[in-house]
Amino acid sequence: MGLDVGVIGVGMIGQEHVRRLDGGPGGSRVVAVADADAERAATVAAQLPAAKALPSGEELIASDAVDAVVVTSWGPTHEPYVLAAVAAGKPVFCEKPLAPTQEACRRIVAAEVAAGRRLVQVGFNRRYDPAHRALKRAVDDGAIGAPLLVHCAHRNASVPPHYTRDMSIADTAIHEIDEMRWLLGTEIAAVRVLTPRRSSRGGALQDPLLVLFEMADGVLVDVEVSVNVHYGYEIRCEVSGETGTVELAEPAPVTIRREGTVAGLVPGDWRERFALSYDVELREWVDAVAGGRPPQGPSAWDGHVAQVVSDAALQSLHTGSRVAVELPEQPALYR
Ligand SMILES: NC(=O)C1=CN([C@@H]2O[C@H](COP(=O)(O)OP(=O)(O)OC[C@H]3O[C@@H](n4cnc5c(N)ncnc54)[C@H](O)[C@@H]3O)[C@@H](O)[C@H]2O)C=CC1
Ligand SMILES: O=C1[C@@H](O)[C@H](O)[C@@H](O)[C@H](O)[C@H]1O
Repeated sequence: MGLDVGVIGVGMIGQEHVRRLDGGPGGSRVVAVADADAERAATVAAQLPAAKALPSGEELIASDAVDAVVVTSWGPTHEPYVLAAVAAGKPVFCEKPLAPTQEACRRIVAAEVAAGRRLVQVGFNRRYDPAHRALKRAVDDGAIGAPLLVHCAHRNASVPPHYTRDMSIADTAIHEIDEMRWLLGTEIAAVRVLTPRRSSRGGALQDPLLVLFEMADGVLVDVEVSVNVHYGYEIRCEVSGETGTVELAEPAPVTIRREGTVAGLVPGDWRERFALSYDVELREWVDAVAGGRPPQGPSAWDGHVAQVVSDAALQSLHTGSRVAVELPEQPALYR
Protein backbone atom coordinates (compact mmCIF):
# COMPACT_ATOMS: atom_id res chain seq x y z
CA MET A 1 0.00 0.00 0.00
CA GLY A 2 1.12 3.61 0.52
CA LEU A 3 -0.40 6.88 -0.56
CA ASP A 4 1.19 9.77 -2.46
CA VAL A 5 -0.45 12.98 -1.33
CA GLY A 6 -0.47 16.54 -2.69
CA VAL A 7 -1.17 19.41 -0.28
CA ILE A 8 -2.68 22.72 -1.43
CA GLY A 9 -2.11 25.64 0.96
CA VAL A 10 0.88 25.11 3.24
CA GLY A 11 0.27 27.74 5.92
CA MET A 12 -0.27 26.84 9.56
CA ILE A 13 -2.47 23.76 9.38
CA GLY A 14 -1.13 22.76 5.97
CA GLN A 15 2.35 22.41 7.47
CA GLU A 16 0.93 20.55 10.47
CA HIS A 17 -0.78 18.06 8.13
CA VAL A 18 2.32 17.75 5.91
CA ARG A 19 4.36 16.78 8.98
CA ARG A 20 1.87 14.02 9.79
CA LEU A 21 1.40 12.80 6.22
CA ASP A 22 5.03 12.59 5.16
CA GLY A 23 6.35 9.22 6.26
CA GLY A 24 3.23 8.71 8.40
CA PRO A 25 2.20 5.36 9.88
CA GLY A 26 -0.13 4.45 6.98
CA GLY A 27 2.72 4.63 4.45
CA SER A 28 1.80 8.05 3.11
CA ARG A 29 4.24 10.63 1.76
CA VAL A 30 3.87 14.14 0.42
CA VAL A 31 4.90 14.30 -3.24
CA ALA A 32 3.64 17.78 -4.17
CA VAL A 33 2.69 21.05 -2.54
CA ALA A 34 1.21 24.27 -3.94
CA ASP A 35 0.48 27.64 -2.36
CA ALA A 36 -0.58 31.08 -3.59
CA ASP A 37 2.68 32.11 -1.91
CA ALA A 38 5.16 30.32 -4.23
CA GLU A 39 8.09 31.00 -1.93
CA ARG A 40 6.31 29.30 0.97
CA ALA A 41 5.53 26.28 -1.22
CA ALA A 42 9.18 26.04 -2.28
CA THR A 43 10.40 26.29 1.33
CA VAL A 44 8.05 23.54 2.50
CA ALA A 45 8.89 21.26 -0.48
CA ALA A 46 12.62 21.72 0.14
CA GLN A 47 12.21 20.17 3.61
CA LEU A 48 10.56 17.00 2.27
CA PRO A 49 12.41 14.10 0.64
CA ALA A 50 9.93 13.43 -2.19
CA ALA A 51 7.99 16.67 -2.71
CA LYS A 52 7.94 19.16 -5.56
CA ALA A 53 6.48 22.65 -5.34
CA LEU A 54 3.98 23.02 -8.19
CA PRO A 55 2.86 26.38 -9.57
CA SER A 56 -0.85 25.93 -8.81
CA GLY A 57 -3.38 23.78 -7.01
CA GLU A 58 -4.94 22.87 -10.35
CA GLU A 59 -1.64 21.45 -11.63
CA LEU A 60 -1.18 19.53 -8.40
CA ILE A 61 -4.59 17.89 -8.72
CA ALA A 62 -3.93 16.99 -12.37
CA SER A 63 -0.48 15.53 -11.62
CA ASP A 64 -0.14 11.76 -12.19
CA ALA A 65 2.20 11.65 -9.20
CA VAL A 66 -0.63 12.62 -6.81
CA ASP A 67 -3.00 9.85 -5.63
CA ALA A 68 -4.97 11.97 -3.17
CA VAL A 69 -5.35 15.65 -2.36
CA VAL A 70 -5.37 17.64 0.89
CA VAL A 71 -6.84 21.17 0.74
CA THR A 72 -5.64 23.45 3.53
CA SER A 73 -5.85 26.84 1.85
CA TRP A 74 -8.25 29.59 3.07
CA GLY A 75 -11.93 28.61 3.23
CA PRO A 76 -13.14 30.75 0.30
CA THR A 77 -10.63 28.97 -2.01
CA HIS A 78 -11.71 25.38 -1.18
CA GLU A 79 -14.58 24.90 -3.64
CA PRO A 80 -12.70 24.91 -6.99
CA TYR A 81 -10.01 22.58 -5.64
CA VAL A 82 -12.49 20.10 -4.18
CA LEU A 83 -14.54 20.14 -7.41
CA ALA A 84 -11.41 19.58 -9.51
CA ALA A 85 -10.33 16.64 -7.32
CA VAL A 86 -13.78 15.05 -7.57
CA ALA A 87 -13.75 15.56 -11.36
CA ALA A 88 -10.33 13.84 -11.48
CA GLY A 89 -11.70 10.94 -9.37
CA LYS A 90 -9.15 11.62 -6.59
CA PRO A 91 -9.95 11.38 -2.87
CA VAL A 92 -9.78 14.81 -1.24
CA PHE A 93 -9.43 15.75 2.41
CA CYS A 94 -10.60 19.36 2.78
CA GLU A 95 -10.14 21.42 5.93
CA LYS A 96 -13.23 23.00 7.41
CA PRO A 97 -15.23 24.88 6.28
CA LEU A 98 -15.89 22.72 3.20
CA ALA A 99 -16.77 26.05 1.53
CA PRO A 100 -18.00 29.24 3.15
CA THR A 101 -21.53 29.27 1.66
CA GLN A 102 -24.21 26.63 1.47
CA GLU A 103 -24.54 27.15 -2.30
CA ALA A 104 -20.88 26.25 -2.80
CA CYS A 105 -21.27 23.19 -0.56
CA ARG A 106 -24.36 22.14 -2.50
CA ARG A 107 -22.33 22.21 -5.74
CA ILE A 108 -19.71 19.95 -4.13
CA VAL A 109 -22.37 17.50 -2.90
CA ALA A 110 -23.97 17.49 -6.37
CA ALA A 111 -20.60 16.74 -8.02
CA GLU A 112 -19.90 13.88 -5.61
CA VAL A 113 -23.37 12.42 -6.06
CA ALA A 114 -22.88 12.62 -9.85
CA ALA A 115 -19.53 10.82 -9.44
CA GLY A 116 -21.45 8.10 -7.59
CA ARG A 117 -18.93 7.54 -4.79
CA ARG A 118 -17.59 9.15 -1.63
CA LEU A 119 -14.36 11.02 -2.37
CA VAL A 120 -14.56 13.98 0.02
CA GLN A 121 -13.76 14.17 3.74
CA VAL A 122 -14.05 17.39 5.77
CA GLY A 123 -11.63 18.31 8.58
CA PHE A 124 -14.04 18.33 11.53
CA ASN A 125 -11.27 17.03 13.77
CA ARG A 126 -13.14 17.10 17.08
CA ARG A 127 -14.78 13.80 16.13
CA TYR A 128 -11.28 12.28 16.52
CA ASP A 129 -10.29 13.97 19.79
CA PRO A 130 -10.00 11.33 22.56
CA ALA A 131 -11.74 13.61 25.09
CA HIS A 132 -14.63 14.37 22.74
CA ARG A 133 -14.93 10.66 21.92
CA ALA A 134 -15.13 9.85 25.67
CA LEU A 135 -17.78 12.57 26.09
CA LYS A 136 -19.85 11.05 23.29
CA ARG A 137 -19.44 7.53 24.69
CA ALA A 138 -20.80 8.69 28.07
CA VAL A 139 -23.82 10.30 26.39
CA ASP A 140 -24.47 7.31 24.09
CA ASP A 141 -24.12 4.81 26.96
CA GLY A 142 -26.81 6.63 28.94
CA ALA A 143 -24.37 7.51 31.76
CA ILE A 144 -26.23 10.79 32.43
CA GLY A 145 -29.70 9.84 31.20
CA ALA A 146 -31.27 11.75 28.34
CA PRO A 147 -29.30 14.92 27.50
CA LEU A 148 -31.24 18.13 28.15
CA LEU A 149 -28.79 21.04 27.92
CA VAL A 150 -25.25 21.56 26.59
CA HIS A 151 -22.91 24.39 27.61
CA CYS A 152 -19.87 25.06 25.41
CA ALA A 153 -17.10 27.62 25.19
CA HIS A 154 -14.76 28.10 22.22
CA ARG A 155 -12.01 30.53 23.18
CA ASN A 156 -9.04 31.59 21.04
CA ALA A 157 -6.12 33.53 22.52
CA SER A 158 -6.13 35.74 19.40
CA VAL A 159 -6.95 35.61 15.70
CA PRO A 160 -5.00 36.74 12.60
CA PRO A 161 -5.52 40.24 11.09
CA HIS A 162 -7.59 38.89 8.14
CA TYR A 163 -10.17 37.39 10.56
CA THR A 164 -13.59 39.04 10.05
CA ARG A 165 -16.70 39.26 12.23
CA ASP A 166 -18.49 36.55 10.22
CA MET A 167 -15.57 34.16 10.74
CA SER A 168 -16.54 33.88 14.43
CA ILE A 169 -19.41 31.78 13.08
CA ALA A 170 -18.23 30.43 9.71
CA ASP A 171 -14.66 29.54 10.74
CA THR A 172 -14.84 29.12 14.54
CA ALA A 173 -18.35 28.13 15.75
CA ILE A 174 -18.59 25.81 12.71
CA HIS A 175 -16.71 23.29 14.91
CA GLU A 176 -19.52 23.31 17.51
CA ILE A 177 -22.13 23.10 14.74
CA ASP A 178 -20.63 19.82 13.55
CA GLU A 179 -19.83 18.67 17.09
CA MET A 180 -23.43 19.05 18.32
CA ARG A 181 -24.88 17.11 15.35
CA TRP A 182 -22.33 14.34 15.95
CA LEU A 183 -22.49 14.32 19.77
CA LEU A 184 -26.26 14.40 20.08
CA GLY A 185 -27.09 12.46 16.90
CA THR A 186 -29.74 14.93 15.84
CA GLU A 187 -30.00 18.02 13.65
CA ILE A 188 -29.97 21.69 14.64
CA ALA A 189 -33.50 23.03 14.08
CA ALA A 190 -33.02 26.72 14.86
CA VAL A 191 -30.29 29.13 15.85
CA ARG A 192 -29.99 32.48 17.56
CA VAL A 193 -26.89 34.61 18.00
CA LEU A 194 -26.71 37.14 20.86
CA THR A 195 -24.16 39.93 21.02
CA PRO A 196 -23.04 40.72 24.59
CA ARG A 197 -20.97 43.73 25.65
CA ARG A 198 -17.95 43.91 23.34
CA SER A 199 -14.46 43.12 24.49
CA SER A 200 -12.25 46.20 24.14
CA ARG A 201 -9.52 43.84 22.89
CA GLY A 202 -11.47 42.64 19.84
CA GLY A 203 -10.87 45.67 17.56
CA ALA A 204 -13.66 45.85 14.97
CA LEU A 205 -14.88 42.34 15.80
CA GLN A 206 -18.13 41.66 17.64
CA ASP A 207 -16.42 39.62 20.33
CA PRO A 208 -17.64 37.60 22.20
CA LEU A 209 -20.77 36.02 20.74
CA LEU A 210 -23.32 33.78 22.41
CA VAL A 211 -24.66 31.22 19.92
CA LEU A 212 -27.78 29.24 20.84
CA PHE A 213 -28.88 26.06 19.07
CA GLU A 214 -32.29 24.39 19.37
CA MET A 215 -31.78 20.73 18.51
CA ALA A 216 -34.58 18.89 16.70
CA ASP A 217 -35.36 16.83 19.86
CA GLY A 218 -35.60 19.90 22.11
CA VAL A 219 -32.09 19.87 23.63
CA LEU A 220 -30.81 23.45 24.01
CA VAL A 221 -27.14 24.34 23.44
CA ASP A 222 -25.28 27.54 24.33
CA VAL A 223 -21.84 28.32 22.91
CA GLU A 224 -19.62 31.20 24.00
CA VAL A 225 -17.37 32.19 21.10
CA SER A 226 -14.51 34.43 22.24
CA VAL A 227 -11.55 35.01 19.96
CA ASN A 228 -9.34 37.38 21.95
CA VAL A 229 -9.03 35.91 25.44
CA HIS A 230 -5.22 36.25 25.47
CA TYR A 231 -4.68 33.63 28.22
CA GLY A 232 -4.64 30.66 25.82
CA TYR A 233 -6.87 28.30 23.82
CA GLU A 234 -9.78 26.73 25.63
CA ILE A 235 -12.54 24.39 24.51
CA ARG A 236 -15.26 23.50 27.02
CA CYS A 237 -18.30 21.29 26.73
CA GLU A 238 -20.64 20.11 29.47
CA VAL A 239 -23.73 18.00 28.80
CA SER A 240 -26.44 18.15 31.46
CA GLY A 241 -28.69 15.08 31.44
CA GLU A 242 -31.68 13.72 33.39
CA THR A 243 -29.51 11.85 35.92
CA GLY A 244 -26.07 13.52 35.78
CA THR A 245 -23.62 15.64 33.83
CA VAL A 246 -20.52 14.91 31.76
CA GLU A 247 -17.94 17.45 30.70
CA LEU A 248 -14.52 17.64 29.02
CA ALA A 249 -11.80 17.51 31.68
CA GLU A 250 -9.02 20.07 31.81
CA PRO A 251 -6.53 19.12 29.08
CA ALA A 252 -3.44 20.07 31.16
CA PRO A 253 -1.15 17.04 31.65
CA VAL A 254 0.09 18.29 35.05
CA THR A 255 -1.10 20.44 37.94
CA ILE A 256 1.42 22.76 39.58
CA ARG A 257 1.16 23.76 43.26
CA ARG A 258 3.38 26.61 44.36
CA GLU A 259 3.34 29.83 46.34
CA GLY A 260 -0.19 29.24 47.63
CA THR A 261 -1.74 28.51 44.19
CA VAL A 262 -2.82 25.47 42.19
CA ALA A 263 -2.42 25.84 38.42
CA GLY A 264 -2.70 23.82 35.22
CA LEU A 265 -1.22 24.97 31.92
CA VAL A 266 -3.64 26.14 29.22
CA PRO A 267 -2.81 25.12 25.61
CA GLY A 268 -1.52 27.98 23.46
CA ASP A 269 -3.61 27.23 20.40
CA TRP A 270 -5.49 24.54 18.44
CA ARG A 271 -2.24 22.87 17.35
CA GLU A 272 -1.45 21.98 20.94
CA ARG A 273 -4.99 21.24 22.13
CA PHE A 274 -5.98 19.03 19.21
CA ALA A 275 -2.66 17.41 18.22
CA LEU A 276 -3.94 13.88 18.92
CA SER A 277 -7.14 14.47 17.00
CA TYR A 278 -5.22 15.43 13.84
CA ASP A 279 -3.00 12.33 14.24
CA VAL A 280 -6.00 9.99 14.37
CA GLU A 281 -8.00 11.89 11.73
CA LEU A 282 -5.25 11.73 9.11
CA ARG A 283 -4.20 8.17 9.96
CA GLU A 284 -7.77 6.90 9.51
CA TRP A 285 -8.14 8.89 6.27
CA VAL A 286 -4.87 7.51 4.85
CA ASP A 287 -5.78 3.94 5.89
CA ALA A 288 -9.16 4.13 4.14
CA VAL A 289 -7.98 5.85 0.98
CA ALA A 290 -4.76 3.82 0.57
CA GLY A 291 -6.86 0.67 1.03
CA GLY A 292 -9.19 1.77 -1.80
CA ARG A 293 -12.11 2.31 0.61
CA PRO A 294 -14.29 5.42 0.80
CA PRO A 295 -13.30 7.82 3.60
CA GLN A 296 -15.34 7.13 6.74
CA GLY A 297 -15.00 10.58 8.35
CA PRO A 298 -17.19 13.71 8.09
CA SER A 299 -18.60 13.80 4.57
CA ALA A 300 -19.36 16.52 2.04
CA TRP A 301 -22.94 16.22 3.32
CA ASP A 302 -21.76 16.99 6.87
CA GLY A 303 -19.84 19.96 5.44
CA HIS A 304 -22.98 21.12 3.62
CA VAL A 305 -25.30 20.79 6.62
CA ALA A 306 -22.79 22.65 8.82
CA GLN A 307 -22.81 25.46 6.28
CA VAL A 308 -26.61 25.66 6.14
CA VAL A 309 -26.57 26.11 9.94
CA SER A 310 -23.67 28.56 9.72
CA ASP A 311 -25.58 30.66 7.16
CA ALA A 312 -28.64 30.65 9.48
CA ALA A 313 -26.43 31.76 12.38
CA LEU A 314 -24.95 34.56 10.27
CA GLN A 315 -28.47 35.68 9.36
CA SER A 316 -29.29 35.75 13.07
CA LEU A 317 -26.10 37.69 13.83
CA HIS A 318 -27.00 40.28 11.20
CA THR A 319 -30.73 40.58 12.05
CA GLY A 320 -30.87 39.73 15.75
CA SER A 321 -33.69 37.26 15.17
CA ARG A 322 -34.12 33.50 15.73
CA VAL A 323 -33.62 31.68 12.41
CA ALA A 324 -35.09 28.26 11.65
CA VAL A 325 -32.79 25.85 9.80
CA GLU A 326 -34.23 24.33 6.61
CA LEU A 327 -32.23 21.29 5.52
CA PRO A 328 -32.44 19.90 2.00
CA GLU A 329 -33.17 16.20 1.48
CA GLN A 330 -30.15 13.98 2.14
CA PRO A 331 -28.94 12.18 -1.01
CA ALA A 332 -28.84 8.36 -0.79
CA LEU A 333 -25.02 8.41 -1.15
CA TYR A 334 -24.73 9.70 2.44
CA ARG A 335 -27.31 7.48 4.17
N1 LIG B 1 -9.51 21.82 11.87
C1 LIG B 1 -8.88 22.76 12.53
O1 LIG B 1 -8.73 22.68 13.74
C2 LIG B 1 -8.31 23.93 11.81
C3 LIG B 1 -8.68 24.20 10.53
N2 LIG B 1 -8.19 25.28 9.87
C4 LIG B 1 -8.67 25.55 8.51
O2 LIG B 1 -7.59 25.35 7.60
C5 LIG B 1 -7.62 26.32 6.55
C6 LIG B 1 -6.29 27.09 6.53
O3 LIG B 1 -6.14 27.77 7.76
P1 LIG B 1 -4.69 28.23 8.31
O4 LIG B 1 -3.67 27.19 8.04
O5 LIG B 1 -4.93 28.68 9.69
O6 LIG B 1 -4.42 29.48 7.38
P2 LIG B 1 -3.02 30.10 6.91
O7 LIG B 1 -3.30 31.49 6.49
O8 LIG B 1 -1.98 29.86 7.94
O9 LIG B 1 -2.63 29.20 5.65
C7 LIG B 1 -3.37 29.21 4.46
C8 LIG B 1 -2.40 29.02 3.30
O10 LIG B 1 -3.18 28.93 2.10
C9 LIG B 1 -2.52 29.71 1.10
N3 LIG B 1 -3.51 30.07 0.08
C10 LIG B 1 -4.46 31.04 0.14
N4 LIG B 1 -5.19 31.04 -1.00
C11 LIG B 1 -4.72 30.03 -1.76
C12 LIG B 1 -5.07 29.51 -3.02
N5 LIG B 1 -6.08 30.02 -3.74
N6 LIG B 1 -4.37 28.45 -3.50
C13 LIG B 1 -3.35 27.91 -2.79
N7 LIG B 1 -2.96 28.38 -1.59
C14 LIG B 1 -3.65 29.41 -1.08
C15 LIG B 1 -1.93 30.89 1.86
O11 LIG B 1 -0.88 31.52 1.10
C16 LIG B 1 -1.44 30.21 3.12
O12 LIG B 1 -0.12 29.72 2.97
C17 LIG B 1 -8.86 27.17 6.81
O13 LIG B 1 -9.92 26.64 6.07
C18 LIG B 1 -9.11 27.00 8.31
O14 LIG B 1 -10.46 27.17 8.66
C19 LIG B 1 -7.25 26.09 10.44
C20 LIG B 1 -6.83 25.85 11.69
C21 LIG B 1 -7.33 24.76 12.51
O1 LIG C 1 -10.30 25.70 13.08
C1 LIG C 1 -9.75 26.55 13.70
C2 LIG C 1 -9.39 27.89 13.14
O2 LIG C 1 -9.54 27.89 11.75
C3 LIG C 1 -10.35 28.89 13.74
O3 LIG C 1 -10.06 30.19 13.26
C4 LIG C 1 -10.26 28.87 15.26
O4 LIG C 1 -11.18 29.77 15.81
C5 LIG C 1 -10.55 27.45 15.78
O5 LIG C 1 -10.45 27.43 17.18
C6 LIG C 1 -9.60 26.46 15.17
O6 LIG C 1 -9.87 25.16 15.63
